[in-house]
Amino acid sequence: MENQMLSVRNVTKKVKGRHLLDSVSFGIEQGTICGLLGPNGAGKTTLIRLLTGLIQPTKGEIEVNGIRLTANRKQALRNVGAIVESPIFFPYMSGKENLRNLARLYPDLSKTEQKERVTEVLRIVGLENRADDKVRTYSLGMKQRLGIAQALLGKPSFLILDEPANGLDPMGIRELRELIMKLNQKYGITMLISSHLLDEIQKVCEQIIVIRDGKLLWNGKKEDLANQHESLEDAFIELVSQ
Ligand SMILES: Nc1ncnc2c1ncn2[C@@H]1O[C@H](COP(=O)(O)OP(=O)(O)OP(=O)(O)O)[C@@H](O)[C@H]1O
Repeated sequence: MENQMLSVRNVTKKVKGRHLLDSVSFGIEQGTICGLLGPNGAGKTTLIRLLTGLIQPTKGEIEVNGIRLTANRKQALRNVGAIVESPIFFPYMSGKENLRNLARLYPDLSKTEQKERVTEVLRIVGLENRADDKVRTYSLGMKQRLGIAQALLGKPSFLILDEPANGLDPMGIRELRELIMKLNQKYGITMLISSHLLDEIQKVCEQIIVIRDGKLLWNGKKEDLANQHESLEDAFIELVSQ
């Protein structure tokens, strides 16, 4: 379909005879926030590593914004920004210095454009006032937002966040949620967010996919999943214990 940001078709990842993912298919429409749920060991990280081009599928096809990831890795990944697990920054450098270092990975941008882009992403994530402070003085929530700022450097149309709320306090979780909504609504960024925090997924995602043992158990609208049960938690538990 034309308005698909992500298309995953019959994707299988087999390692040493074991299926980490088994013929998984789903799509994400442009402008949607999709939650990726599954119990520990379900294959979520494997899926995210495939989508970010870190590993190759054994079988199947992945398209980002209509570009085949296997055939045109570099071009397809231009659309993708990601924070996978906790981003690592140099603690004795400021947020701005860390980002300026990373902005050098975008050689298409001139030095001035790189600096401008760093200022812009710091503003988007709300860190402009702390940009010159050393990262070691940042809270976990601020480090997460700096991670998102890094992921935004390349102006991605598709953002992948792996467990972004892990370890955050309620305030940090709320700030993260507001940032996610802003990126989606104001900047039109499509997102895939993996999380164990069902409450958070419920608050921000329209679409939900659930995997277990490498298989897709559910793909659809959040309402359709939650409506059949008391809560998303009940729906999730029932799905994964079948
Ligand atoms: N390179 C590999 N070789 C063999 N097994 C692997 C490899 N990578 C992952 N696995 C296994 O594949 C399964 C899926 O792992 P994965 O990390 O994708 O799950 P997950 O859904 O991200 O889990 P969690 O919620 O605990 O992070 C696990 O049983 C894991 O041990």
